[in-house]
Amino acid sequence: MDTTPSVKSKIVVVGDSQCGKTALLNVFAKDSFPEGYIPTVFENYTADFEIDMQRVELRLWDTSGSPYYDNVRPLSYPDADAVLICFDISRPETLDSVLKKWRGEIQEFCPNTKMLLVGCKSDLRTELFTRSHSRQTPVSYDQGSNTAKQLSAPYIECSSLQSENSVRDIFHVATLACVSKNNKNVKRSKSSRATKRTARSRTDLPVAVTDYKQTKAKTCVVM
Ligand SMILES: Nc1nc2c(ncn2[C@@H]2O[C@H](COP(=O)(O)OP(=O)(O)OP(=O)(O)O)[C@@H](O)[C@H]2O)c(=O)[nH]1
Repeated sequence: MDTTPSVKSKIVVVGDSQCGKTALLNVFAKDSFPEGYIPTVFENYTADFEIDMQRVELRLWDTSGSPYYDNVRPLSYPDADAVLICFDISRPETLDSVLKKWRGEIQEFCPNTKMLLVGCKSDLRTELFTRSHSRQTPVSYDQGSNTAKQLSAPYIECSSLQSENSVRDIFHVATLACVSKNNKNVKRSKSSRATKRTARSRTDLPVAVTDYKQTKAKTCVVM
């Protein structure tokens, strides 16, 4: 397939420790859900995404959610085109951190970068899980969506464990955010395609994502 020359975009992934950042990136970039939990310090991934015949080379930066690395994490932010702020749907305190910690850090170190709010581990939002594993009520879709509104960011949920499509949707939206910043001429239409390698277009994106697709970003501003 003929494609126009590729553009490069950098996406930084942040969020509380163990909220699911590394699993998200592994499923997207390596097609595999990691066994066990290994704390991240820094890790880089690359992946290709194609939108409107334009190949986008994604450079994906995984960061540590640990406060221990609060002083070194900012090294990841320069030149970021988008930041994914992740939280764990089964742990409401990780959503609290989005406004208490992550919004401020991003506004301090890359104030003109687009943000997306990502609810991870949506498979854990089940009555069965809540009853048997946790006394906490999982974060609802509306709670996530309301926090996203306070960030002026799109809200998307995924389960890296159970749904590769949901993970692909995250990077579909993130890539659109990067492309709209870097190339105002690239527009999505009903017939346009967005792919990760050979992945296909998704027509069942959540409402919040659909709303976002209609947003025309003129500059790299906090959405
Ligand atoms: N049920 C479920 N578990 C998940 C999912 N994603 C990640 N996990 C688990 O959550 C734990 C933490 O996942 P990581 O992806 O390593 O978390 P992280 O945010 O990168 O953590 P830090 O490196 O400490 O910042 C691991 O035990 C994963 O197996 C998911 O979608 N569903």
